[in-house]
Amino acid sequence: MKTTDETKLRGAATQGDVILSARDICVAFDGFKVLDHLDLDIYRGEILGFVGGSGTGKSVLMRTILRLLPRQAGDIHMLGIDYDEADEEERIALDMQLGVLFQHGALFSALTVKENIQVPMREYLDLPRPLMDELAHLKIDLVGLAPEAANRYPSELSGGMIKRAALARALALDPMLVFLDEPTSGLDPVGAAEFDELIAKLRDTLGLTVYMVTHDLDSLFSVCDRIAVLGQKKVLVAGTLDAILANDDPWIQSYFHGKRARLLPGNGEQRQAV
Ligand SMILES: Nc1ncnc2c1ncn2[C@@H]1O[C@H](COP(=O)(O)OP(=O)(O)OP(=O)(O)O)[C@@H](O)[C@H]1O
Repeated sequence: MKTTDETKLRGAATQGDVILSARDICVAFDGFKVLDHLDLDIYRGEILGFVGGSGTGKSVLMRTILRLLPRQAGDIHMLGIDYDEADEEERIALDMQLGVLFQHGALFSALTVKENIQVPMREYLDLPRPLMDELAHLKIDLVGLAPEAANRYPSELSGGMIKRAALARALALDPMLVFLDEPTSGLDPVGAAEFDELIAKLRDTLGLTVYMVTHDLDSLFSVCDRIAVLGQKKVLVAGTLDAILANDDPWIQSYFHGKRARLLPGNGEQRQAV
């Protein structure tokens, strides 16, 4: 059941294109700075691919935005609301607009797929059991899992099914914004391409905004509207694939113009080489 506040929040989203903005974010562990005065905007309805070298802080930023990690400085506004200034009711309404798919799915192993999907429903909503069952089955269908998957435990699922079940759980409360941490890692190329297609379809049909941390060049070339690159503890550049390809930062050059990247459709270099 959507609360009045949630309806208000959805209204707020239509007033501007920035759904989430992070400014001057600083995060350090034992004095070691991981993020230093980082700025980032996420636009409504986009699929934003987030890349950066290993250990540069992609997961830390995602967890900071989700407020799972404390920050030393900086502001995070969602739908124009400063979370730190929000009252309890607003915080709950904002939290309900965020869905997360963690890197390895992070499903509860003792719960079935259906029960996993119902965890956020139980936490935030007060629904009768038959309705929760119906909603869970809808989500299972939405992510392309067979109805039988509902009563399976995570240990009985393939890697691709785990990702889909975790995505169904991320979508349990019909969020506006979903965070995906390396959603295609561990999937074979066919499974990864199918997952990318699913993300694009959900964005188109549900109007989702997607923030996707990824190392997968295929995903970056095929489904992302914008790409943000993390380096030197900041967002070095954020823009369209063409803008990123034209950037002369050495790491960006080697990442996007390396041997693997040249083989991908959509990369101008490959078209020249053929
Ligand atoms: N809870 C924590 N406590 C201390 N240090 C941490 C913590 N979480 C992350 N770090 C450190 O922050 C840095 C960035 O880590 P993070 O996991 O964000 O990198 P990443 O860019 O996601 O890397 P990868 O692509 O390899 O997953 C690393 O040096 C890591 O050791």
